[in-house]
Amino acid sequence: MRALHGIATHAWDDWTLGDLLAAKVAAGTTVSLVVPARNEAATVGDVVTRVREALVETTALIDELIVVDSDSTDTTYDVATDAGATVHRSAEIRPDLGSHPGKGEAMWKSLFVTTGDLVVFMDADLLDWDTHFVPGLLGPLLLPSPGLEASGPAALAPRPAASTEVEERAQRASRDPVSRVALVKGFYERPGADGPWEGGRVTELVARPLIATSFPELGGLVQPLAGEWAARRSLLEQLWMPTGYAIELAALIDTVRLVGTDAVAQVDLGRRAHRHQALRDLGGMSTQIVAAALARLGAREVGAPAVLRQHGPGPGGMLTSDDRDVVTVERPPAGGVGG
Ligand SMILES: O=c1ccn([C@@H]2O[C@H](COP(=O)(O)OP(=O)(O)O[C@H]3O[C@H](CO)[C@@H](O)[C@H](O)[C@H]3O)[C@@H](O)[C@H]2O)c(=O)[nH]1
Ligand SMILES: O=C(O)[C@H](O)COP(=O)(O)O
Repeated sequence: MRALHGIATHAWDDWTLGDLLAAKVAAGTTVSLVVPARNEAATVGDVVTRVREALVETTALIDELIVVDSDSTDTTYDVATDAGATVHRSAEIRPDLGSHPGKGEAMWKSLFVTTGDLVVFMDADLLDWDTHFVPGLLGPLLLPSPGLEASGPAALAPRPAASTEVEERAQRASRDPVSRVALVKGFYERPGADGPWEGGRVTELVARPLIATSFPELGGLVQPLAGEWAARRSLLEQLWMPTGYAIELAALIDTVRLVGTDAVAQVDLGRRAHRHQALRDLGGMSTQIVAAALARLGAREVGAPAVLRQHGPGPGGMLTSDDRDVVTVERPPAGGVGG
């Protein structure tokens, strides 16, 4: 473990799968994996199948494998079901609470159909990835940071599972306020059109400038918008959740405000590639992220209407303008929602 500008930073192989399993069993911790998916029939089957085989059947690291179908109009629901996930339609979870479009909505709704003490989120559009993402993200939540151990990182070399030492560390991880990391972000090399680290247009052009100007305590996070992250349920149930794409940045800002920077860790997961959205669609994502940041700075009302006006060539080469209504609604902490 090292601190990168104040953020505890690990590599996915700082822990062995055996140690993580032993820690999970020793502390009686349960884990839910949640995959929000909108029109991901092409990739969600692969994501679910590989995770199920490696982390539900071969090793029992994951107790619940859930896909939340976010208003898909393709066969995402059937593909994910056939691959072995428990699939819920976002709009059908707690219908009494209504339904909004968006990834954050699917993630908020997932809290009502999962029970794990730890919740891992993973995108459904992954193209280049591996199942080590999940144990990597769970490491800092299941075991105290190696950097906080008197004996240092060498103590994490492979050893027989369920040793007394692992058991003690697992129990300490779930109690000890010093090592009680509550939210873990993944980071990775993100390929883009121009090279191995050139992906992440919204990250570089929106999230990082917001962090630089207004939330510098998050500056050590390598991929603040990563869709691969994990958190304690006890934290997630206290967070306001934007229904769209701002959920990642909002969760980071609010976690640091609620429990401090020490509660946030990040893990190097290697390399990850995903399906890229069109530039103008990323404008909608960016508007949601800016709106959530402004709300947290007290400069914008949550849910206030936002119209994104974009311009481009229309029929016959004439300039046309296109208005998008961008949803900036946020859901209240799930823990305070009765029923
Ligand atoms: O209305 C939606 C839109 C997307 N998704 C799913 O959310 C995941 C990520 O969506 P995607 O459109 O691929 O987002 P990216 O362009 O990859 O955006 C990145 O940046 C976003 C903003 O922080 C994060 O929310 C994403 O997880 C992160 O991958 C995928 O599984 C989608 O199917 C939904 O469930 N509902
Ligand atoms: O995280 C981001 O910045 C967005 O998902 C865009 O990523 P891309 O530029 O690699 O498509």
